[in-house]
Amino acid sequence: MKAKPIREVIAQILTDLEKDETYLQLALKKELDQLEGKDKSFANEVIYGTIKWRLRLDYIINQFSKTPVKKMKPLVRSIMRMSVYQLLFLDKVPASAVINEAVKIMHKRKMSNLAGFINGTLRNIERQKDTITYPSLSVYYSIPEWIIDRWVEAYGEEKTKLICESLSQRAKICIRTNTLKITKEALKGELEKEGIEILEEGFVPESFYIKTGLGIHHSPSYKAGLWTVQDESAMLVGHVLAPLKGERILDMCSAPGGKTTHLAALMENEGEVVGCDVHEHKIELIEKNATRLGTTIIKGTLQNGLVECKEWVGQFDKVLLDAPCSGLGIMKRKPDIRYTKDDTAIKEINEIQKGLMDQAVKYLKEDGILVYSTCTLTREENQDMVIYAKELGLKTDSIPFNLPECLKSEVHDNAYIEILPYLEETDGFFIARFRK
Ligand SMILES: C[S@@+](CC[C@H](N)C(=O)[O-])C[C@H]1O[C@@H](n2cnc3c(N)ncnc32)[C@H](O)[C@@H]1O
Repeated sequence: MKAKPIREVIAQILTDLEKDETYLQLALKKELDQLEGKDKSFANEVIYGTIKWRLRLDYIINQFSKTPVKKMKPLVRSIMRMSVYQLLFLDKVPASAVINEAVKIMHKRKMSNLAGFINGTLRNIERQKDTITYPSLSVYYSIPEWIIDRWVEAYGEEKTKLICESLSQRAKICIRTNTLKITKEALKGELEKEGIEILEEGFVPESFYIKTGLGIHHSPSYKAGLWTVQDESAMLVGHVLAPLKGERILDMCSAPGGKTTHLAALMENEGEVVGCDVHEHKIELIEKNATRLGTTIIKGTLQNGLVECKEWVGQFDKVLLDAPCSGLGIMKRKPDIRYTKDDTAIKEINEIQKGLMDQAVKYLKEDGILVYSTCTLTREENQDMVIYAKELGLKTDSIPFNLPECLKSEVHDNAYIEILPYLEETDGFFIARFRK
């Protein structure tokens, strides 16, 4: 059987995704895994790009089409969005190819009556795309108005633009050297042998950036557990907790274990890290990661962090609460996150964060250290949680890591840091350190 043209596959995936937005991360991985080579990276680029830029794309289409995007048939809507995305953002794809392929899909899907409409509208957009003006930051950056409003209130318009600009970039791939198995220099040598290009250093000692396409997870060095992919801001969390060899650590929201395995490496695999999660299937992910990275001190444990575990009261030297959050700082990686959250969702998630903090405090020994972190940029989930921790009797504690100059100015109270994504081109993160 002849394979479907790649753009038809993409249009169908986008149409299916619109029916069920929760589908993106898991299902997309499955769909993309069935494609190969160039098709796979093209599909990845167009699907992620079309989702990320949806607000801007819809605005443009509405300027040129008599039928508003909302009223279009789902498949037509997907074809229009993905085609406009290619016209605007993919320099290497000729506009004629984009438009002809869109028209072909219409004929193939027995919608020839709309082929002329698609052809005419796309040609008009192509001709006039450089003269389009945008009515707001929200449309320009394709980030919903409620998020922009919050950021303008918190940071002012200039910083908001920098945040949006940074979150609109492609995510860079940052590697954490697994120091349990290899040094950073030796790892670079291994990666070069595998044809993986090394880019710049990160500010976290074990980090550096690489240039590569999809499929790095199939490389021998990855399988051997010599490294893992982790954003530098996420690595910073481990350094702010600064676990010591032999300590007993609780990671309350551990899956899939990115930070848990980092903690174990910082402890040189001596001591104990209890890595919990509320979802049973995720415990397996923690254990799989721990096994691949060769650490033996992690105990994957099913535990709802909102429910007290009596045996743990007063038992831990340090607790990490890397809380579930609205995730607005990781839009680069998860472009759909901007459409799935709203103010109500933030209120609900904030209640969970407070409930988790209530329990976290109990598990600390006297004088123990708690680190609270999120990958978001909202006051309730970040700065207000510092106030909440203090109400629970915790004291702020200074960050034991030599930060780069541009981040030093973001440290408050000598104890918590808001990492705005443009400062070091990382994800947006919040990290606070407390002492009991
Ligand atoms: C931000 S993610 C953790 C990421 C992880 N620390 C890492 O670095 O790989 C938050 C995690 O909290 C978990 N979670 C959500 N509610 C929870 C609860 N009530 N108790 C424990 N874990 C919970 C989610 O399943 C999710 O895996």
